Amino acid sequence: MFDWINASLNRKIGSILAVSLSFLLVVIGYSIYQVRSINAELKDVSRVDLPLTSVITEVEMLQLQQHLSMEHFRLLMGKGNEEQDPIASFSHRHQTIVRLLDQATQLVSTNINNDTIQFKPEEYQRILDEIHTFSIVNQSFEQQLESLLGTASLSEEVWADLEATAANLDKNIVSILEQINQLTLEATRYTEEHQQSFLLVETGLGICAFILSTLLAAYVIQVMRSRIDKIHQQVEQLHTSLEQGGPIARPDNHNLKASDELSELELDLKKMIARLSDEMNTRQEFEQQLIQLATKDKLTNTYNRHKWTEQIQLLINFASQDKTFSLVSLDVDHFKKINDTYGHQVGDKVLQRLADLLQKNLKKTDMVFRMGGEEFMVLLIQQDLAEASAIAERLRNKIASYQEENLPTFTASMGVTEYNLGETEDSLMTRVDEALYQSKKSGRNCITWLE
Ligand SMILES: Nc1nc2c(ncn2[C@@H]2O[C@H](COP(=O)(O)OP(=O)(O)OP(=O)(O)O)[C@@H](O)[C@H]2O)c(=O)[nH]1
Repeated sequence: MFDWINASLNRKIGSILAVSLSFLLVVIGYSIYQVRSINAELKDVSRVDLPLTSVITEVEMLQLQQHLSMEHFRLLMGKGNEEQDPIASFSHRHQTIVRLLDQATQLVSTNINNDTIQFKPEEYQRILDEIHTFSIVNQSFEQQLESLLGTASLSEEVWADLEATAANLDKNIVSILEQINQLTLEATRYTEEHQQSFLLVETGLGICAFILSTLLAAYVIQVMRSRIDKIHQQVEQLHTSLEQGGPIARPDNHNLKASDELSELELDLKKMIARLSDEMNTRQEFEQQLIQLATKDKLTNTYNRHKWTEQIQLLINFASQDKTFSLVSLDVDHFKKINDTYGHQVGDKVLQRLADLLQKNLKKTDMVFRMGGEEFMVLLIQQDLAEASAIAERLRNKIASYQEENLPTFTASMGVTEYNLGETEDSLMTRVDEALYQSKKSGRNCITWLE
């Protein structure tokens, strides 16, 4: 079953056709068999029952004629016999009855011997036996009649005996006829029922074939649709990712085997998405590196002056009563002395530690910029002057108390101010520079805020 699910489209359609055709062949075979069997049953009726009925009816008619002749003969006996030759006439009818009975016997026994009677052959055998018995009794009756007809006068008793025997024979032939009729009726009814059940089975098989084919076709369509939907979703995802410029998830195509045309298409698509994903990732990494280079300071990993220019302009443009910000301008005290005393490399390390301290002690939304040399600027988003001053004081303390082996302690002076709505970048920068200058003037390692 699983093999079939993964098989190619051609194989799937081929197997559905094979199943439908096999089913059709079974239905045709079954129909042929049933039609032949119904045909044989109908032939039974036409080949045996109808001729037999006609022969026996003829015998019955002759019996009746025989009976009437007897009555006639009896009435006219001794009063001038009008019948030319009663013995010849009786004998002729007798011969005809014998011939007809032989014919009936021949008809039934031939069909029994040829095994051509489909419906209850044992019943026909019984009828054959009865015809045979009737024939023997009739034979002896005819012989008796023939011998008596030569006699001039017959007693009433003899006539009564003869009539009783004749009546008995009549009864027998009527019974045979009834049995044949009964058998014919049963055979016809059986054939009718057979026809009906055949039609019922045919209809059932037809419905089953239809349902089976429909279900199979619906199943294949459903499987195809869901797989096409999956491919469609992947294309949609790819499209969205490309439109948004976001990363493209690398599809997992390890378990996918190209077993049919659709899985081939899916595999190709996944390979293409994987390639695109790799290329996008490389591109994004490259872009990240470019952004890093363009916006970050290599030594301290803080934002550079270029980013500052961009960011301050953005904040000023979008500033409102609710969206204010503050600045902290920071300068390492006597940095030249550190460089001169411990060397340039230690100076660099001091700058790195200072940047780390700032970034670790600020919120993610706050931004640290290296403006050049040992000068830094901190952008405090959504902080007013009081809050910014408190933060600056906290930072100053952290810097002043920082200790590390093989690194001199260092301090920083800071100027703090808040952006006033409507003012230019220049006026803001002048104020924060002024605040820093005052801190330096006040003996360093301190903060000054200006409104
Ligand atoms: N190690 C190192 N030193 C730098 C770097 N950039 C600038 N400097 C040095 O930083 C020093 C700045 O010195 P000054 O402008 O005199 O300031 P200061 O010595 O800190 O004095 P005050 O600011 O008045 O306390 C100079 O000696 C520069 O050479 C750098 O990237 N690395």
